[in-house]
Amino acid sequence: MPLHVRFKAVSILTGLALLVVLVGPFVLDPYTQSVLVRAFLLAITALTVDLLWGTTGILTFAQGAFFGIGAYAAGLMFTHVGYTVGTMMLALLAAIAVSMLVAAFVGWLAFWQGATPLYVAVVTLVLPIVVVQLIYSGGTFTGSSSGLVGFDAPTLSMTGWFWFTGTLMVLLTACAWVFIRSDYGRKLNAVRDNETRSRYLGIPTSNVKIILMMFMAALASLAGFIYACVGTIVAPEHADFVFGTELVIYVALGGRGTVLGPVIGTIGLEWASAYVSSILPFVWTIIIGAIFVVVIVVLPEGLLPPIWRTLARRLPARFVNTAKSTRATVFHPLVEIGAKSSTTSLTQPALSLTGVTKRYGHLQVLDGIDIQIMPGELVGIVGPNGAGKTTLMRCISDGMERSSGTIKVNGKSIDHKSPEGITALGLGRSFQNTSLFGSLRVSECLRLARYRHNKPSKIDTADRVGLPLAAMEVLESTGLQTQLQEQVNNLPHGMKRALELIMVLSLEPNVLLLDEPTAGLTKADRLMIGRILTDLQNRLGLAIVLIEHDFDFVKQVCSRLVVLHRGELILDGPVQEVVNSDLVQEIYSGHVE
Ligand SMILES: Nc1ncnc2c1ncn2[C@@H]1O[C@H](COP(=O)(O)OP(=O)(O)OP(=O)(O)O)[C@@H](O)[C@H]1O
Repeated sequence: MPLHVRFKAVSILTGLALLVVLVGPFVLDPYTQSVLVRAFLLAITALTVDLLWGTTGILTFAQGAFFGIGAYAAGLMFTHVGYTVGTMMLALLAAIAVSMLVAAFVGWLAFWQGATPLYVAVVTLVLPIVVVQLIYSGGTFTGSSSGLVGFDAPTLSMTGWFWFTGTLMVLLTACAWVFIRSDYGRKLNAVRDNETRSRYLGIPTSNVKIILMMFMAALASLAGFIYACVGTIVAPEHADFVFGTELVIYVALGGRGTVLGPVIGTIGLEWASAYVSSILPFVWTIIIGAIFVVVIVVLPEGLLPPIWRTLARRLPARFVNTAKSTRATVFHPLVEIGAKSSTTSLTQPALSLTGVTKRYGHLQVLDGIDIQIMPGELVGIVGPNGAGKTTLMRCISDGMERSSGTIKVNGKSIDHKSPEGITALGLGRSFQNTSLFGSLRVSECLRLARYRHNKPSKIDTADRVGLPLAAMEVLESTGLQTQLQEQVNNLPHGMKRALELIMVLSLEPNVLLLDEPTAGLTKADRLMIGRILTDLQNRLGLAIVLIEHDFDFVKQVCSRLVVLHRGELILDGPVQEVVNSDLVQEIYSGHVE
């Protein structure tokens, strides 16, 4: 299979970087080599912070602690058991296993559903404090505050370590560069940009973050292990939160989410620090702090992105285009599977609500709602502002939302399932306020929407993706087809709403919940959406629930209307009957108590 242009670019850059590592020892003195060996290992650790924070949005101070766990695994084994190849392998395995287990526990604590990013940062800040306290209380076993020194370790000249650590760093950086540009990398960006939408696309975001945290912990631990082997010294500072914070600063200065920025930034700052900190021991820390504050205020993206943009203006266009190139994805129509052609029973309700209530403290927002919706029904939920319509949507799509009552999707109870669990039952939902991934391109959003059907590659992007006919139709008729490379943030409001609808349709749901899908759309677009919805209802037998304030649209597309008022279901029947009822007229004119 021919290599994609991106792989060619990364191969050339990796080859050049490896050449620099190879010739380094011939032009650098031993002291500089030893400074750079440390810098390479810290750059690997900074890379893990970048993948967690820059790519996935998990601000973590724990990577220093995992580095420390790796370093202490080597120090403890070689001090108390001695060094052989066997003990080294055992210590390395223990370092990686312990780090991954601790990361899984920290992730489990940090990523329970609903946890805020601040809570996550605090949890990761606690880990280094606990690890350092354990080291202090370990007495002669851990060396307490003095650490462990002078143990036997693999013998390699400084030049050997330079080649080994430099090669490892270059290869890991290249892998990370390819990884964050793959479809899996886009999935991590999606979790960073909009976790809620990701979950409603069926992505188990907590698991994704915990697994990433475990692998990043293993890498940081490996770097710490090698660090202890090189210097034959380990100390509490190699695990503390100051070190963890320094790594976050290096990543912020270099340019988070760029991979190269944090690596180059860490090497540069470590190198400068080795020379300047001995001349200006305390002032240097202040200088780093001041640079950090200035960069955060003036260049919030970090140093690499503006430097790259300046360079890009001077470099040949061909080179810049190659570096920026993304493979265009071809979207093609799929044969659709709807309720009419699947095994889903047409005689049992697609969506069934029995006695659903929702309370916020003493405020009763939904009160004993009973609704049965059959396959092929298009039901409008109407009611004045604050009637409880959106709350009802939330209760149907998230098992943790309702206070009591039973909800079944395609005959299966949602119990206390997460949104991703309910998506797997066949439910798709759009939001009142458009919910998308601002930093991604349209084509990337569409590939993500097929997450449940096409598992994302960790090294490449899909070049052909099938979309259901209805999704293709909206894509083509809104003109989004011609804007596949556009960043979502740059799309006009109507296009964003259309994109969200396409993403929900791409899930191939049997039950579709749409919260004001035509808000802000032109009349032509509203007509088109109406036509597509009635088509999905009639041709594929989808059960569609629609919240709408636009009565003309409701009359045009719905087969049945449900009226909510102050959390109670007060009318449920054919559209004309409900629209013409005196009660509805009175509710909307505000004359009903
Ligand atoms: N998180 C919350 N905490 C407390 N009260 C809430 C919360 N969310 C909604 N409510 C209240 O629940 C009631 C129903 O709100 P909801 O958003 O479901 O109404 P709605 O019918 O969708 O209104 P609109 O048409 O304006 O969107 C309102 O009184 C609202 O203030």
